[in-house]
Amino acid sequence: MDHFDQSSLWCCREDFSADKSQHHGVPTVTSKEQMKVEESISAYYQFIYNKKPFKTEDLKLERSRHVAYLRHGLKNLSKSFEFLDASRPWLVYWCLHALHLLEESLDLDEQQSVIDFLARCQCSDGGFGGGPGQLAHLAPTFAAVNALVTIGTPAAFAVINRQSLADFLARMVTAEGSFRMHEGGEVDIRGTYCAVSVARLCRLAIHPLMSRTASWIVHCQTYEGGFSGSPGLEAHGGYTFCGLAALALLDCQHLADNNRLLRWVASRQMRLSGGFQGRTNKLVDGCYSFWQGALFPLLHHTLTSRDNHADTDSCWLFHCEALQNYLLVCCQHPSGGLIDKPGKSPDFYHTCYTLSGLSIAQHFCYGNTSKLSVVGHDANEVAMTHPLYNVGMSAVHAAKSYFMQQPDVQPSVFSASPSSATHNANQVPSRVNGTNNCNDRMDASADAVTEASQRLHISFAQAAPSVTPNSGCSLRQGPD
Ligand SMILES: CC(C)=CCC/C(C)=C/CC/C(C)=C/COP(=O)(O)OP(=O)(O)O
Ligand SMILES: [Zn+2]
Repeated sequence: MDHFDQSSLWCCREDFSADKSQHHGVPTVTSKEQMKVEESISAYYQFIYNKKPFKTEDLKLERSRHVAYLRHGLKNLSKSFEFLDASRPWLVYWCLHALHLLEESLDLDEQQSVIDFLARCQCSDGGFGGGPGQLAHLAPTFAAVNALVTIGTPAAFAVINRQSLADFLARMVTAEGSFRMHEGGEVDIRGTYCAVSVARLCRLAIHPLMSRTASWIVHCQTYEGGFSGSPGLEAHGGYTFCGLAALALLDCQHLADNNRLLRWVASRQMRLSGGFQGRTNKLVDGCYSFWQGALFPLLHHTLTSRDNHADTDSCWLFHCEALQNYLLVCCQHPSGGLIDKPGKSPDFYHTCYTLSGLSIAQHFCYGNTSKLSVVGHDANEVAMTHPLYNVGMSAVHAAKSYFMQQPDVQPSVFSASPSSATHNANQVPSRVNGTNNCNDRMDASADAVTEASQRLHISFAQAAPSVTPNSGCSLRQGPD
């Protein structure tokens, strides 16, 4: 397979050099930094492509080095990771998901020790803390659930106490529909995404809690088109992913201004490097390959179904080859692990999100069309990630099937229910347990995921809740 084409380089210049003429006027700290980064990236591209003769196979994902780096990380975290002591489920999730993308599995003993560790991070009154004995927090809760789902065995799923998790989410929701990160903690769109994601993945019937959530998220969309951490702040790729993915999971993506968002995110792919920046006038960074890149599958679905035209193109609306070039040429550390940009050290966060972005760029799946576009060596292909959860597509399917067999779970007390004061499970509207609720729509989607994991041929969009323009969306009936 010869997917490499030098003309697909984003810079499209034969000498791959940084273009100083782009930086007009008095240099600022930011423009000087930008120039420096462009120079180092140009040097990397020149080194690779000026090798004579250049062969496509020369562009290699150094799989075994990355696997060794991740395996080592999973077992022994060096002193430099002490500052992440309150984020240990994150470290586990980043390593496990990256290994999954590299198609590397853990043996039974390794799986068991991860399961035991995450079980010790779970709090008796629900949710997971950043380590054993720590306060429950939505971010490590999201990471722990994703890590357990990535392991994907009944023993791993059984660790998640769904009842206490639902109770924890009920305690974190605010009257306006957003979520606090922890008891007495800050409110932002990350917490909201983490809450919606774990609720959907574990099939918790907590929709009444979320009746105002979509409209709160929509208030985070800025004039630029991206989303900010909370209303009135600056649009950023990380927050934009949280906002759009949460809306999609709530079946309410049509409430966003998707056209403005598409314009914003398409403009975040950098002309010379091919990678993404997180926000306007900032530097390229490998981790945005996922945070920005995963927005395209979500937008593809909404925009094409809205316009109701046949989907004839078989690529996402960004330059997937240019992104792969950036990741393969500039983001692989020679001693294993992936990085933000040339000159940086590897870490597990960047290794996870660069590989996740690589997965999005390689796998186009929409409707009945699927296309694999692997830049460089054939063996560079990584597994397909689910762009809503960032867990392997097959793992999402297995989790849905497992949790579908489990009894329905709803919070014991809707303590902060936005629609009324305190009420108990008996007063939950009947649609929660009825046949026409959001989880049922997800069930239908889970069937699509089944096929996906078997054929790797399916649109993730079919795996997501239906997002047709005027489809019945119970969550749309918010207070606004
Ligand atoms: C699910 C979950 C917890 C998601 C997290 C999403 C995420 C990555 C948010 C980013 C937050 C942010 C404003 C970073 C800016 O950092 P910076 O100023 O160092 O970087 P920049 O210059 O690239 O903007
Ligand atoms: Zn980064």
